[in-house]
Amino acid sequence: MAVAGEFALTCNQMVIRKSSFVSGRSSNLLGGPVQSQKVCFNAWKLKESKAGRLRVNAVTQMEVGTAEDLWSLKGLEKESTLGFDLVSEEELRMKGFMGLRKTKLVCTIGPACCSLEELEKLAQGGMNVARLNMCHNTREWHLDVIRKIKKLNDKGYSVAVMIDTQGSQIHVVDHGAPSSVKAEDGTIWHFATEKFEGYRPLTVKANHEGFSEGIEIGDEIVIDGGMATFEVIEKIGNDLRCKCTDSGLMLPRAKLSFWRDGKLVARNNDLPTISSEDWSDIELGISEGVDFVALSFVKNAEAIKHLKHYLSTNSSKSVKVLAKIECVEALQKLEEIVEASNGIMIARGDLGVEIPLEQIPTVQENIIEVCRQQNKPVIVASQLLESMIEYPTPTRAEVADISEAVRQYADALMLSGESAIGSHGQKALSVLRTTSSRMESWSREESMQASLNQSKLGTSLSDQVAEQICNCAAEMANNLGLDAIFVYTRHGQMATLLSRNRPNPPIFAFTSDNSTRMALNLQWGVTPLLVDLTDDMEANVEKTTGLIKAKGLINEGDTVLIVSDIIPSPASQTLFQSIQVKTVV
Ligand SMILES: Nc1ncnc2c1ncn2[C@@H]1O[C@H](COP(=O)(O)OP(=O)(O)OP(=O)(O)O)[C@@H](O)[C@H]1O
Ligand SMILES: CC(=O)C(=O)O
Ligand SMILES: [K+]
Ligand SMILES: [Mg+2]
Repeated sequence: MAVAGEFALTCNQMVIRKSSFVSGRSSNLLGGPVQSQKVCFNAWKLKESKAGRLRVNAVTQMEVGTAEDLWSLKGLEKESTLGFDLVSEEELRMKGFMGLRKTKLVCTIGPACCSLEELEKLAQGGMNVARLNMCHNTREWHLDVIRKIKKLNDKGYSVAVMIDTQGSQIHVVDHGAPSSVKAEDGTIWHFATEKFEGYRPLTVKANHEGFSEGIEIGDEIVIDGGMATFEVIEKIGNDLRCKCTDSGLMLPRAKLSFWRDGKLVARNNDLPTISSEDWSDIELGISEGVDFVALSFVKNAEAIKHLKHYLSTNSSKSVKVLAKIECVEALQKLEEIVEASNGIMIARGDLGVEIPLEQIPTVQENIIEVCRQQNKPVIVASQLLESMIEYPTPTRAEVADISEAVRQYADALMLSGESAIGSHGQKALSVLRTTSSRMESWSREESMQASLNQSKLGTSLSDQVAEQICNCAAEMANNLGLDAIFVYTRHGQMATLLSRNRPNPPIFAFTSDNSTRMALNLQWGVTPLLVDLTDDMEANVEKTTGLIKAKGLINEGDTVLIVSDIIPSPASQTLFQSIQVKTVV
């Protein structure tokens, strides 16, 4: 059964010229049954030139009741605003749909970029997430930075805030100098935990009482994964006397790892994944409304589950928990950690201390693949542009490393020291931007996403339907050369399922939940937009499209694919879990 009708109703800037529908029997995937007594409108005319092969049966219609219902949409639109962040809006205006960058950017905030002006420059440069490493600086300093970022967001930016916990590593707390000290070959150093007063050359204080437990004479202490190396020559109680065997710099919070016969000494040092200091930092994060907590040195899923539970009962807003993969134990339990967390950071800095460096590239590729299969965002972190801490241009190898992470379809790239303490933070951010944009367009040209295998995720029928809809929608959008994908989502699930397919057009995720909007800041290819949504999908589409069109960001003839996971109230007649293709008229 197919019924068609002609209508011309003005809805703000949109003209509904034509309506027609086919029975929902044609495809259960694309929508539920259509009730015969109701008039169903297809609010947009399909553009024949661009989507020539498209027939109305590729489109799910929405029931909107009577013509009067359509008129009422006009009233709705008048009072709405669209939370488009300044940077995406500008990028879209300048470069068009395909010019929107897909790979998200995380910047570590430190003394080099903590003023409001510097933070704003990073936001303008495309920073999607600001990372605060709680290992460094004071709580007051972090608080001040978080508040500055909120201030920028009030101005129209959309920068999510991540706190990164100190975790349970053993590191230097005092080496007797305000900044770095040089360890010379053959010099003797004293590693202790006792507090000492004043400056005593060749003494180092570590943070953990039992740091030397299980360590034997002849073992090696490696500083920051190879900055300097010492050999243990004597044990005095818990203290270690060591000889420098490989000279180098020791930074203020240099990390210690212990090696025997060329292998990392596996140590059960009983340090909790979340220390009491970390809990205080997490409290600060909750009270300041941060968006992400990244847990350092995660060893299994337990700490992740515990923190998620804690946050869900103690935080009024949704805070996402990211697991940092930076030790051997995490690699051994990768699947369960990825499953338990809301996202992953491949913390290559510490990981490179624990596993041979030559294993990092394959481990990275594997972690990214597991994350995509489990539909969790993944950040590639550390040393992406290390040379730019000092120099204004990157090495060729660094550009190749970034390109490889983008080719592997990581969700996000991260700057560490480059932005925190470097002299060229904004330039480094611009290298991330241009390098990722270039690789993204190459991947599109080569249809690289065609080789992605997607595992089945959902167990319930409705989850499986959502997943299949997103897989089909992404394929349709690519095959039809559509301009954009619109997704209407409360918790972001549909947006992430679309993103997982790494489609060519950008994904505009409309949500009325600000936590969802901020969480989607880490998701590949998704531009989150804050807007009031109702259960009436047709009204949502009309309103949001009208608002974007009013800004001049979408034009007549542009084709968009629309999917939704807004579950309407039982009384509502709208269909959900649908795919529509529309042409802006
Ligand atoms: N808030 C800060 N204040 C001062 N210095 C910082 C701050 N954040 C980072 N830095 C500096 O930037 C460098 C790189 O930052 P990053 O966060 O990668 O450090 P890291 O200690 O190696 O990371 P992690 O401890 O998470 O493995 C740090 O070694 C530190 O010197
Ligand atoms: C980011 C981080 O913690 C690391 O690379 O070790
Ligand atoms: K940290
Ligand atoms: Mg680390």
